[in-house]
Amino acid sequence: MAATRGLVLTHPVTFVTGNAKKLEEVRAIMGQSLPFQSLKLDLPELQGEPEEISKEKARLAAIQVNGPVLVEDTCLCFNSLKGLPGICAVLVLVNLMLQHHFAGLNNLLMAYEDKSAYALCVFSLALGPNVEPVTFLGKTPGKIVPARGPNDFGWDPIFQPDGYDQTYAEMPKEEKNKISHRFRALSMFRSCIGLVLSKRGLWNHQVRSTESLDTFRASGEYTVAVEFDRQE
Ligand SMILES: O=c1nc[nH]c2c1ncn2[C@H]1C[C@H](O)[C@@H](COP(=O)(O)OP(=O)(O)OP(=O)(O)O)O1
Ligand SMILES: [Mg+2]
Repeated sequence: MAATRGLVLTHPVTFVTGNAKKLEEVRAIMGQSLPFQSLKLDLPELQGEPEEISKEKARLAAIQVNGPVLVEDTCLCFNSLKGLPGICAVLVLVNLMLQHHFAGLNNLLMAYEDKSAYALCVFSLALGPNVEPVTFLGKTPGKIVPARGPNDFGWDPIFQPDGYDQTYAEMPKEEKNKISHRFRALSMFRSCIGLVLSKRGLWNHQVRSTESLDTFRASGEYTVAVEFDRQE
């Protein structure tokens, strides 16, 4: 049986989000490998590059929670708009035209030959207040199409990932969760977290077998990040 390695914390990680759909997907993707609780906090809307925004969000959340936090930000980025003056680097914030403004978005993009886009997901983990957060990105390339499929999660109906005939919204959940930006960011998280933390001297790992994991949790400790390879 493979050894399970984990970062041992005395408090469970709090995933700070106000978005129930996100939470549902993160739970489905992470399964038992990252026990966490969730909490909605009022955090300021920050400006800047995605990674910086995410780190700052994690810092603020860790202060409020006074413990380890995980935060996530997602955006849909349009390649055709990248170079436009006044539009800050990577992002046209879909937040602005979200949910019921797909027609407007399609109209905006009509002016452009290039309908290619990518979904970007950024996670940051802060182990506590005053601990520099670590960040992981996941990206799924695709294109913007007229809306198809159920309209229950953001821009899922208008994003069709490369290599698929269906939009995110049309796909079964399990399918989306195998290829999504969120899945990819969480895979990075799972496979790299130990290495990143050990490089920063934040690693207090213990090695346990998967069998003992439940006992381990029952003892009031919590692991982050199991099942990664740690390079010595
Ligand atoms: O996989 C996704 N598929 C489709 N739409 C998505 C996805 N993931 C986020 N979204 C939407 C929801 C939100 O309206 C917007 C910005 O997301 P974002 O700011 O990260 O989320 P949020 O403010 O709702 O929750 P949070 O409290 O975690 O910041 O993009
Ligand atoms: Mg947000």
